[in-house]
Amino acid sequence: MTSLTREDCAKLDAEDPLAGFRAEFALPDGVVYLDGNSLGALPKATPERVSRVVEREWGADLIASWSAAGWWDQPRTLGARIAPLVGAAPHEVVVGDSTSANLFKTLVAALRLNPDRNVVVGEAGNFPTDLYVTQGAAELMGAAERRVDPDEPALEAALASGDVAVVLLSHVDYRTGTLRDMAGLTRLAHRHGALVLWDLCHSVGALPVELGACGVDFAVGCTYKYLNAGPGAPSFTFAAERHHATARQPIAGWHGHARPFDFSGEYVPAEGASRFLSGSQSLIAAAALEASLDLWSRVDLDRLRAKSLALTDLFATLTADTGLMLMTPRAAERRGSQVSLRHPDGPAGEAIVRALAERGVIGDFRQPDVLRFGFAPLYLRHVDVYDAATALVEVVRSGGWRASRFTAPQEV
Ligand SMILES: Cc1ncc(COP(=O)(O)O)c(C=O)c1O
Ligand SMILES: Nc1c(O)cccc1C(=O)C[C@H](N)C(=O)O
Repeated sequence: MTSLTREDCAKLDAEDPLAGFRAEFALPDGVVYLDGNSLGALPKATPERVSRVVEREWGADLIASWSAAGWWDQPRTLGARIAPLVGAAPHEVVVGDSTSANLFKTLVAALRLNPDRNVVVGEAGNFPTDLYVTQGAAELMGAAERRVDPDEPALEAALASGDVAVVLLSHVDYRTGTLRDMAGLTRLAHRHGALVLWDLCHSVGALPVELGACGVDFAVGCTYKYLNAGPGAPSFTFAAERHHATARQPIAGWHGHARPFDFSGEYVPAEGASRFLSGSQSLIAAAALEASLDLWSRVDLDRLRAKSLALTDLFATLTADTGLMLMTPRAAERRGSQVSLRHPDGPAGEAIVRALAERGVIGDFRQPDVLRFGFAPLYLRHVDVYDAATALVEVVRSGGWRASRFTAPQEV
């Protein structure tokens, strides 16, 4: 894309088929929010939905709400509503617990499904929780852990040993924004007899995901980033139908039991992805997810992807002369919905992010040297991207960030 003027951006916004969604979010005045890849913005409909659950379903109807308000089935109901966003069948997705907990459950289930093999392959630079959970699950299962770069040659070399039970990969790299070839890498792992677990935290709600078409075995994703379900919102688990009869997860609890109200002493796993449930979920948190999924059910994912690519391309183009190194691939098929820029002097990069925040442009900094900007296509306009890029160029050129260098470090 050649550089656009602010007027060009305003024209693009006027023609944007997703433009109407912005009004459905509560966004503070004077802020360009480029951190929706960490915590998504609040849909305006959410507070009313949450208070309905609190005041009416809980406050007035009490215990009856487990059946009358659909509380018991909420993990399946919400899973079925997430399914179209990730290319899954409704009974292949359940909602509940955290991403970390679900990574653990699915990793152990995958190891148990491949009992003649005892290695878990992960990505060297994956998000820390993925690495820690892998360590924990491997240790518990008596398996070994190997970390590689998630490119095809490195992965193929690791798989060639023939002892890999499961590979855990992130669909979009949280640091660089690189989008992985889900179909190709899944095929590669399967060719070598390994199962594949994908972390969708940075792709669900950012682009169309095709778990079924790619032949994926398991996937886990969070709902508080691009899906806007609020801080600590429940995660979701995808289990391919072909594994439903045999998958056994390690936190077998009564919500994953086939007949929980038999109160039997023997565990019999439920059908479908429900066997990945454990215990009771927060129905108040589920209400916030329900409200955001109402909004998401009206989103055309191809349009979302087209706008995301246009926004990230625009930002990368407008900031190309800052001297910051672009870490995110320019090729559309390798790019998620973020732009990451590297500053050779990490603390300087952190100070630039802080100086931008003082000007109302919220991005984040990831150690050791990454300036990270996420683009949520539902509430960002082209003019926002233009303004944010202009602010970044000014901050870098004027050296205005130096004043922010010695303030307290940003924690999130
Ligand atoms: C790739 C990835 N996996 C997992 C998580 C988080 O896991 P949890 O929701 O359990 O905190 C994050 C972000 O926090 C993430 O970026
Ligand atoms: N989940 C988070 C949290 O509980 C506190 C602070 C930040 C987060 C994040 O989501 C970080 C995010 N996954 C990242 O990519 O950096």
